[in-house]
Amino acid sequence: MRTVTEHQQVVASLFGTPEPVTMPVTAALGRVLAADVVAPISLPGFDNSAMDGFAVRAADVTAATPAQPVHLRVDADIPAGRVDPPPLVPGTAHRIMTGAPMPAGADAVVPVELTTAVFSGAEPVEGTQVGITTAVPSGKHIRPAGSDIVAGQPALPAGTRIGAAHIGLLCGLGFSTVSVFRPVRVAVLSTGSELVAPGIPLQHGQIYESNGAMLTAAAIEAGAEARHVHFVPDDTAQFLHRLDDIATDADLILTSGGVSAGAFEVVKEALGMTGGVEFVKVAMQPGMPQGCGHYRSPAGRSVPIVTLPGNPVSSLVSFEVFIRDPLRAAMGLHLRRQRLRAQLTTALTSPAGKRQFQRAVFVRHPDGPAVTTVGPPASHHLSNLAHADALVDIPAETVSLAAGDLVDVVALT
Ligand SMILES: Nc1nc2c(c(=O)[nH]1)N[C@H]1C(S)=C(S)[C@@H](COP(=O)(O)OP(=O)(O)OC[C@H]3O[C@@H](n4cnc5c(N)ncnc54)[C@H](O)[C@@H]3O)O[C@H]1N2
Ligand code: MOO
Repeated sequence: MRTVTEHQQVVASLFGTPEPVTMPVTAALGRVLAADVVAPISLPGFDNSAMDGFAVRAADVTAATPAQPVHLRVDADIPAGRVDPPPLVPGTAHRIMTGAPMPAGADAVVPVELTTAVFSGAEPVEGTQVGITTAVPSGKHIRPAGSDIVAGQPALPAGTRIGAAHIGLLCGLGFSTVSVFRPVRVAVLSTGSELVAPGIPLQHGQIYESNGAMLTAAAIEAGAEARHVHFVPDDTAQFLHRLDDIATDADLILTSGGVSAGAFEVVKEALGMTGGVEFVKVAMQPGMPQGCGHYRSPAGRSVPIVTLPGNPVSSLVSFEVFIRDPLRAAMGLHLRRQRLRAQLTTALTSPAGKRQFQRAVFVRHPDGPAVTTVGPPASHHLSNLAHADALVDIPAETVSLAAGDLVDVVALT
């Protein structure tokens, strides 16, 4: 039997290196920057007002007090977006709004609350008088050009995973497109003659197809662009036909089911005939029967394929153990699940010679991180899987553990 580490290496070798691609900034959420981004313009791009009020020369209003306001003639109105603010003549004021460009000659803004003015609407203000009731120092309430970032400065380093604020900055700098690592297109295909799509009544002996949607969600959650393909029954012709279709545009194919030792192992049979895929037993529980390699499409594309076992827990745990990290690395995403040492709250046993990944939940404990296992190590217990937020990683040589023992844990959240 192959060890988990050996099979991890084989699966990882199926993935290529991250490929840069240009995409709209608005579509780049979650992607990783492929190159450093340098600011093409400064932000702010021009000196502008931080307040709704009046642009003045600070020297003109040094004597202003609430009891004795300094009265200035208002010469112009500068709303945000005005591109031709007229210069300020000494001894006058311009009405100005937040974000509007400062007029030449003005060196401060007096907020409307510190004046006798009340802003009510669109009536013209040019030629009216405003009383300034508080002195302001030079520079007050001005947002200088380049105070956020200066043109030519580094804005974001390559490797940044793009979040909402990064999209804000890129748009603010005027980028409509950005160079990021291309999302890997994953296609997920389940097999099994017992499968029925959720929403359709079941007959005795049938089950709802859950692995396809679950693995698709896992791939999307890992950062890929995944599509859930409608399952096929245990029929090699139908399976290969669907694979040919998928292989036209997928970068990675994941299948579930049909890889163990039964009489109708469609995946193993079909891919055994085409070659390029090896089927092995990995010394782990769950997830012992595994397959991986390349599928050669009729159009000549060679598409990496990983064939996961059909038991739902085996399927998702196999994704976690073998696929998640190399899939993410192929998109420049290197942050892995957090691994930590935690105390077991209950005793457990583990099969000799198999590395076990036991579902568990984190619990509060006065001595630090602690985990309680959820249900027995049964590969069909979807509900226990859904309640788990951790996997206890038990070495192959460990056969029993006592309450209070420290174990390696992978945090799933
Ligand atoms: N004689 C042996 N039998 C089995 C072995 C073995 O070594 N010798 N291995 C067992 C282990 S371990 C696993 S894991 C399973 C893997 O089986 P397959 O990958 O061939 O999967 P299937 O037989 O098709 O299905 C197994 C199980 O999972 C259910 N299933 C399958 N697909 C889905 C799906 N898309 N959604 C929900 N559930 C699914 C299926 O109904 C079966 O109950 O083999 C053991 N047997
Ligand atoms: O090794 Mo299988 O994946 O448990 O049930």
